[in-house]
Amino acid sequence: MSKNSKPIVILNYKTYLESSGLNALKLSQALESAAEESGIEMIGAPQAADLYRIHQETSIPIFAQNIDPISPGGHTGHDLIDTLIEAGVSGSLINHSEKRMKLADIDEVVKLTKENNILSCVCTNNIETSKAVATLSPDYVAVEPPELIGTGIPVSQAQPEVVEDTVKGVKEIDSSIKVLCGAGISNGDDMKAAIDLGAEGVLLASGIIKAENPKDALLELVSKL
Ligand SMILES: O=C(CO)COP(=O)(O)O
Repeated sequence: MSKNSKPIVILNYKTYLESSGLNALKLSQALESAAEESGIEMIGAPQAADLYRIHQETSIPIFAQNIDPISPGGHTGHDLIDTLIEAGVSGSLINHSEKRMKLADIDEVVKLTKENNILSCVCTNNIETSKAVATLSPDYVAVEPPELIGTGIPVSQAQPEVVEDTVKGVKEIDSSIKVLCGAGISNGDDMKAAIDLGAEGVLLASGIIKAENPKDALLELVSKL
């Protein structure tokens, strides 16, 4: 692994009530202590409205869930990179399956992140789109088959070839890109399977957000590495 030898965990808060508003802060505190106790880097990706408070009240790295390909001015309802950075983000998800973008817009946003020195994690739905976005050289490509998202059926066990071939295809194009996988990942066996297939971390949501005790669930997630 090139930039960091330890696997990472990115927790996408999406728009679950359990990870919104005050609950987003509590989840971030759980993420913070699980990261401290395990020594594994854990990044939170809360909704835009929760970023500033989490940045003020915790020390976890935070990513935005989206950046729009815009410059300051008349773009009502959009996510402007400058504001997100001021709110405390050190990176962003881009092109999540629940917030898909055109390839030209992904290109523009990856360039914006580079110009602003923040990290880019481009999400993809399969091996082919993973290779397409690898040509843009983001920091991370996170492959997540949409049909498994939110199902609890882990990509690393149900579709191991997607993880393995994404790693292979992306690295052939740009070996410095880190490949993550996600969809249905919820426990230590799922994460270990992902790492054994060559992934350098996981992107996950419901398995942790809906857990009775998210901190315990995070510690179990990384317990088999
Ligand atoms: O979309 C995902 C993370 O970005 C995966 O969601 P789940 O972990 O809920 O399947």
